[in-house]
Amino acid sequence: MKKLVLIGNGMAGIRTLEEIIKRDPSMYEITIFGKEPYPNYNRILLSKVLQGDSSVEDIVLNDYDWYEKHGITLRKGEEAVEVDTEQQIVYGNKGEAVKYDTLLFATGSNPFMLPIDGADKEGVIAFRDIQDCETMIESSKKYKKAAVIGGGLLGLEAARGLLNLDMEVDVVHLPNFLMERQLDEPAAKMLRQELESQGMNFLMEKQTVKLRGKDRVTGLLFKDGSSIEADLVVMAIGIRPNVQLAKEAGLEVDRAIVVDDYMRTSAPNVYAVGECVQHRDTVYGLVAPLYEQGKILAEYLTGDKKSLGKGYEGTLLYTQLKVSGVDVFSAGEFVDKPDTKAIRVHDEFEGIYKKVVVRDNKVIGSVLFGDTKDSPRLLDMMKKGQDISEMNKVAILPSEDHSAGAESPVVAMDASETICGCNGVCKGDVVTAIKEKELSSVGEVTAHTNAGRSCGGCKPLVSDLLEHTLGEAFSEADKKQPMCGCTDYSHEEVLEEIRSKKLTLVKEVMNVLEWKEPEGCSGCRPAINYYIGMAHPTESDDDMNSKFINERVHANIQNDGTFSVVPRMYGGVTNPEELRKIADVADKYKVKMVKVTGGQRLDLLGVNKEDLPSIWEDLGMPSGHAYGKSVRTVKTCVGQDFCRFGTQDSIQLGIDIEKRFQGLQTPHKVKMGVSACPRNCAESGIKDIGLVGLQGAWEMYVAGNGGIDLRQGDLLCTLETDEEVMEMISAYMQYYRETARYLERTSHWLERLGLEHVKSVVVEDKEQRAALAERMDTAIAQFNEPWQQIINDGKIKQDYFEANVTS
Ligand SMILES: Cc1cc2nc3c(=O)[nH]c(=O)nc-3n(C[C@H](O)[C@H](O)[C@H](O)COP(=O)(O)OP(=O)(O)OC[C@H]3O[C@@H](n4cnc5c(N)ncnc54)[C@H](O)[C@@H]3O)c2cc1C
Ligand SMILES: NC(=O)c1ccc[n+]([C@@H]2O[C@H](COP(=O)([O-])OP(=O)(O)OC[C@H]3O[C@@H](n4cnc5c(N)ncnc54)[C@H](O)[C@@H]3O)[C@@H](O)[C@H]2O)c1
Ligand code: SF4
Ligand code: FES
Repeated sequence: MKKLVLIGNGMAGIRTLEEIIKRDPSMYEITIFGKEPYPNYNRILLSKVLQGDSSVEDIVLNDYDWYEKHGITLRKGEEAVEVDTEQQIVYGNKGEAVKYDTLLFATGSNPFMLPIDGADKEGVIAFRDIQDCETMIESSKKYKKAAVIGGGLLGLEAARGLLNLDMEVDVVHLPNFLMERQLDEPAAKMLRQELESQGMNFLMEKQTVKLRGKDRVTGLLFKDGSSIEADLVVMAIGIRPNVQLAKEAGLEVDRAIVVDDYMRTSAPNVYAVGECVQHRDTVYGLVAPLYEQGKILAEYLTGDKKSLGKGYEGTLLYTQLKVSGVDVFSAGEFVDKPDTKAIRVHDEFEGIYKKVVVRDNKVIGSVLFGDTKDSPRLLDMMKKGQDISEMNKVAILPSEDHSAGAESPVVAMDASETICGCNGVCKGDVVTAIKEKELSSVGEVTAHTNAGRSCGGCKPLVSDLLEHTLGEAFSEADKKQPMCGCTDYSHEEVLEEIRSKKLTLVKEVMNVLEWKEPEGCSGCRPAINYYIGMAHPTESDDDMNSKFINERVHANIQNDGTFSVVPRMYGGVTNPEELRKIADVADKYKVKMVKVTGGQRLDLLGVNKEDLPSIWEDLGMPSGHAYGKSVRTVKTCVGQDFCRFGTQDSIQLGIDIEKRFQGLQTPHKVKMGVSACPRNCAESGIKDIGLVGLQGAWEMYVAGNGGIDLRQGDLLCTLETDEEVMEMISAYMQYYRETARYLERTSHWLERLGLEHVKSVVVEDKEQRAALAERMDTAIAQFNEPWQQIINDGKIKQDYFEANVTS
């Protein structure tokens, strides 16, 4: 097999690999150098993560299972630092040398940072990756005043996110109106008014000359002598192609890496795609052209080189701003010139502005504000170079029916009109997929056509098109959310089928329910496996191949590809013998760090995958399940034995609870705490289940969460004895196991079902409580200590711990 090396684990590079694999899955043995410590994620949706509409987990485009499935070696967190184009070798910063037959540069861009005094201070960042996003979220917890330099697309999306994080936001812009690269002055004015009404403050025509502060930034000084305070500064003033490595390798580089129409660089067998590329003098900064480049390159690499198809010819760009409540569209040449004429509509009552620029009877550009429904049609006219001399000019911008129930513009669209600009998908493609593959939800359309997989701006149109194509069937189909793109069945329906048809194997479920993807995906396989185990605890086996990587290897993968090991310490209590064993193991395996976790356990970080079974053997302790969708830790306070406020035995109760429920498979992780008085030293108020001692009884709090979605637990009931506590936890947790969707935390589950409903089942109905607790007994009886099992099973050891996959 030929060897392909990709430098850059980002959006353009991975899409190119997807296109290659789609055409010929066995053509290449693939290695990826990815500087960032993550799998490939949707950079575009960082704006949505910052705005609180998505989580980092939600924006992963290709999870680790995808790399494994395609035999791809991901050198995660590793930077390619040298390329020898003669010997065809790429060198990584960790000393690795990888030979290639085909090399692909997809190194993207770097954010441009103003080279001014103070730019290196703490609190001065760009907005380009997950790390930047997390820094902003963290900063907003401590600081209140943010300044964003740059009133372009990125700056405004960052500013909206910071407002959502409760910060005061000043946007500092150099020109006299916003988004001057995409908008004309009237549209920019309307945009500014709208954003001001949302709480943004603008400082226009301001040139920042210095960032003030000692170690951390405290303010900005402008050229005109004025200044503002800020304890977080985000620079969003454009990007520069990341070309240093290509330059050093001797490739022809101008503003970016120069490529021809087949994405070939100046060196043999070396190709480039993405923001690092210059094609016919143009460098792009949006995904649509990058995905087109990837497709062309995949066709070239997998096709017949003697009869080359049409190469890449460039892309007509359009942009939309991802800020809720603001509809903006801009494409092509929108600035008036002596040889252009424009059609304009400006409705100040409705807050709508539309401008279409025409040259030689052809639409060459457009700006729309407040109503962007005409955008697909205008884009189509621009792409086709349609002659409009015969058209009534007013018909180019027809007045819209804004009433509720008005027909969607998708109905009048031609089949060739683009529905999803990011992924180049037209109406005809979507309609064909809906009909031929019997799709019934937006998620399924995305899975089959890519429409909606990037910025997500086209999803309303896709939804309208589904409704229009399916008619009556759509509303029925849309009521339920399919588990994933592999099936039309919802989580609840899959579970119901597993129960009623007594299905006990993942493959069987997929066969019986006629899965559209025979192998399923990383979304449905773990969910089905969980439902089977929960519904038929005594008649089914855990299918390890249907679990996430952490659960397969019983350890947590870290950003450098090593693993962390957390032995179980019941109730957070340990002793000198255990500590000695842990210290010996840490020395023997050169563990990089031993860390006390938030759940009162010891975490051994930086362990190689192949060392895991021997570490567990040397430790001789049970697994702490720190990696699993299962009961994790029970944190305890010192309680009556040592604390002068404690009157109850929180430690013993915590140990008993942890011993009873250890390793229990749950829809998502479950954390618990036991505090012996309301001072709550074990943080019982923010645990999935928290107990607080009060006047000899235990108050039981449920559905607390100390993570991103901070939530205080609700008081479920008060219990007199430890036996009552055990029964109530059993019933409550079993009800969660039976009714929650896979990957639904207790906090979301309780909000969906309602506290009163859950109380009525587990607290008020004695019979139901007893029946749930009994089913919990059966589930608990199936527990096998996983580390011990692996130590005793040579085959598992070989299959899961000696395989040559770094992801
Ligand atoms: C917040 C935000 C919002 C955006 N919104 C939109 C939008 O709405 N619509 C749109 O079309 N576009 C949007 N974009 C732009 C879009 O994300 C980019 O155009 C796209 O990600 C570029 O893809 P790429 O693969 O060229 O680069 P990237 O996605 O940046 O990937 C390059 C990768 O290569 C890695 N790398 C670089 N050098 C090396 C090396 N030597 N060794 C190993 N790895 C290396 C980098 O760490 C990076 O992970 C947005 C960008 C941001 C930051
Ligand atoms: N919705 C989207 O399509 C979207 C969203 C975010 C990012 N992006 C892409 O990400 C990339 C980066 O976005 P961007 O907004 O940083 O780049 P940009 O080049 O589009 O805009 C930068 C803005 O900063 C202003 N500016 C430059 N120097 C300044 C200074 N010293 N002080 C104040 N203002 C200054 C410029 O006038 C310009 O308006 C672009 O390729 C963009 O297309 C796209
Ligand atoms: S929760 Fe109360 S009893 Fe427990 S350690 Fe804290 S103060 Fe002491
Ligand atoms: S237009 Fe961006 S995902 Fe469809």
